Amino acid sequence: MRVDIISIFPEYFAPLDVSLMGKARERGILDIHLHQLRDWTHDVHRTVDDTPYGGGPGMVMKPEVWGEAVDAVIDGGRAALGADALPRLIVPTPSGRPFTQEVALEYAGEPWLLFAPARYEGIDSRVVAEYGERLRADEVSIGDYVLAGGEAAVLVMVEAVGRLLPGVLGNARSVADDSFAPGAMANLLEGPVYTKPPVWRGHEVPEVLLSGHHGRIARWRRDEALRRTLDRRPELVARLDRDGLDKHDRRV
Ligand SMILES: Nc1cc(-c2ccc3ccn(Cc4ccccn4)c3c2)[nH]n1
Repeated sequence: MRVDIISIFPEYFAPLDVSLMGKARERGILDIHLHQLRDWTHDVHRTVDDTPYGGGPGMVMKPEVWGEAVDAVIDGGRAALGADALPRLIVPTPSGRPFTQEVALEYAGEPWLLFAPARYEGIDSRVVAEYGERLRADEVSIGDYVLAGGEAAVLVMVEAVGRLLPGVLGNARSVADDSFAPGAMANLLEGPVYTKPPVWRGHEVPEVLLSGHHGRIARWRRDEALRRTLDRRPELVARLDRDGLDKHDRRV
């Protein structure tokens, strides 16, 4: 998968050089290209923002600069992926559609993602309108809180998508077991996890996990996941009622 990121803070993405994403890049599973938005300005101050039409606080990012940057990055990607290739344009914003595991799975199936993290009060809305005419352009929110810009959201999305790519997670870890992944654990939060020692500061590991009885362990884990989900995210259990409770679940 090719990923292009255009930002006035490309250094924000240094974390993508380390750990799982760094290894995925070294192994050629993920091909990330960073671009400095200001490289597409033409004034001495390398200006990327201006005052909002209609007044109001803050500044809005200029459409001309973003348009030149996105056009150039598309041309660059096409040199590698083919003359007709087009990216999925993803613009993080508090007003976007929710970024969920389902959306992450959708993006993981794409050959090319182009992220446009903004600053200030966002990007002139005509930019998404312009590109939405010829490619899939999504305005996406990673949660109901307001960040200072889109870069942190891009880090979150690249990690959530990148870990789904074949070969990124070791064999020991299957994305099928993820919370929110389709299937048996869909819409259930992860339950508690333990490792050695069996007793730590007087806290014991639940006996069932030391029993070696795989059936009982699986049932205990699902019960604990259901208990935690009921306690912390009851609205997810409503979905389970429709899609995923089995005959033993009612006991929790
Ligand atoms: N889930 C999300 C996404 C964001 C996000 C994404 C991009 C930008 C560019 C600027 N801001 C600050 C901003 C935007 C609008 C109103 C007030 N502040 C952003 C915030 N916050 N929370």
